[in-house]
Amino acid sequence: MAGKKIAGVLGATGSVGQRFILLLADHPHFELKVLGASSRSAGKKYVDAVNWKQTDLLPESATDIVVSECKSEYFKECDIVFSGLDADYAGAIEKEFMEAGIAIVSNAKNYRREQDVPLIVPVVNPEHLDIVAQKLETAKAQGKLRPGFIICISNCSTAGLVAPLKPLVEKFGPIDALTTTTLQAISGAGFSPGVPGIDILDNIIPYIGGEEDKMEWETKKILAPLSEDRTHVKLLTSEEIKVSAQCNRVAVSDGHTECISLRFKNRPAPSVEQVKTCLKEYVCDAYKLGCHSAPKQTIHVLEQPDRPQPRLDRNRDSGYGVSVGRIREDPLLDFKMVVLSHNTIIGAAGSGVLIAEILLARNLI
Ligand SMILES: NC(=O)C1=CN([C@@H]2O[C@H](COP(=O)(O)OP(=O)(O)OC[C@H]3O[C@@H](n4cnc5c(N)ncnc54)[C@H](OP(=O)(O)O)[C@@H]3O)[C@@H](O)[C@H]2O)C=CC1
Ligand SMILES: N[C@@H](CC(=O)OP(=O)(O)O)C(=O)O
Repeated sequence: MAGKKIAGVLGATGSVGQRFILLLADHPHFELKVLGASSRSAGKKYVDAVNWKQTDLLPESATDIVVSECKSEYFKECDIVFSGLDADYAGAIEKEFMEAGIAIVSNAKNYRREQDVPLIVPVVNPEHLDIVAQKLETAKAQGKLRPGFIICISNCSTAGLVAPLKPLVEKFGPIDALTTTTLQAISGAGFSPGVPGIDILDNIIPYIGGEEDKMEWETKKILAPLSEDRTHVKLLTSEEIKVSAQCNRVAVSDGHTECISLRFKNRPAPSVEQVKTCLKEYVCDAYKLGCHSAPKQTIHVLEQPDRPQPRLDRNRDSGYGVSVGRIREDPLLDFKMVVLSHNTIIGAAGSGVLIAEILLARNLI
């Protein structure tokens, strides 16, 4: 492969931004060069601007980078820009970057529902990146300059939910109903201001604004087929799949747990053993493509009766693997299971990096 691709990070000081720094610092294919955050941080060295909260030390390669304002003029040399921006500001900033011809992979929710914006969980629906390939081919055929584009990463809880659903749907046909109850880590709420200790210690908060609607809607886009002309996704309808989510914040640092029950459309439903085998055998396309960060084992099926647990299981396959345990029959629907995924790796920055690796493998950046 030729030299490394130049990467930038927007929102570099936040919960997701810090994870991007860790994942990109020694990456074999990307060189981290430009960092952006608010005007409060701009002009300072990264080490002075950031309130570093990761258990890994701040990588040396990032400490002296001077933080820029989030304007495309400072990111012109970037082949790819990752965004961990606060959603209140991501809309306008990412639009300006895209219009300046920059490729953006965003964690923010702002463009997830746009018809021509792929909403990607890289271990689930990388084929939706065909929308970007189609956009680039069309511009080339029309003799136009290479356009910028936005790719959205899903909501973190949605990523954990759809990971086991994908192989099950591929093997056993559509799932027509599912319920999920989440137990979400505090890092999911960001660092500024973050969840106050007095609210979460010795407590559970049974409300995360907007989260249930995002999970119920995004699942219908991620599991949907592409249009024949590869320009958009043909959303699943509520008749095709009913999704019901209840979201809770718990006193866990990283790792979202979800208790899921589901029903298949086709009868008879598969057996518990068939479900387990299907999940164990699933190999994601990113791994087949040889992507550096792709999990060797996409879904870890755990047999111990008290697993998965966030502290013990969130770092499987470096946080890119999803753990599934307690797979059993459900008296109301067909099956129930407990799923655990690392919310800032496979649920956020890690997915962003893996998407970029797929784009690179497909010559789209
Ligand atoms: N945490 C998670 O697990 C997940 C988060 N997301 C999404 O990712 C995004 C980032 O979330 P998170 O990292 O948790 O949030 P944080 O609050 O931790 O970080 C927000 C970042 O945005 C920057 N910022 C704030 N205001 C501005 C502004 N006016 N102009 C430019 N930059 C600004 C901050 O910079 P400064 O330090 O200078 O204020 C900081 O770098 C959000 O859209 C969130 O919804 C998605 C999936 C999972
Ligand atoms: N709301 C999620 C994180 C998040 O910011 O999600 P989204 O990108 O969909 O807004 C959580 O609290 O764990």
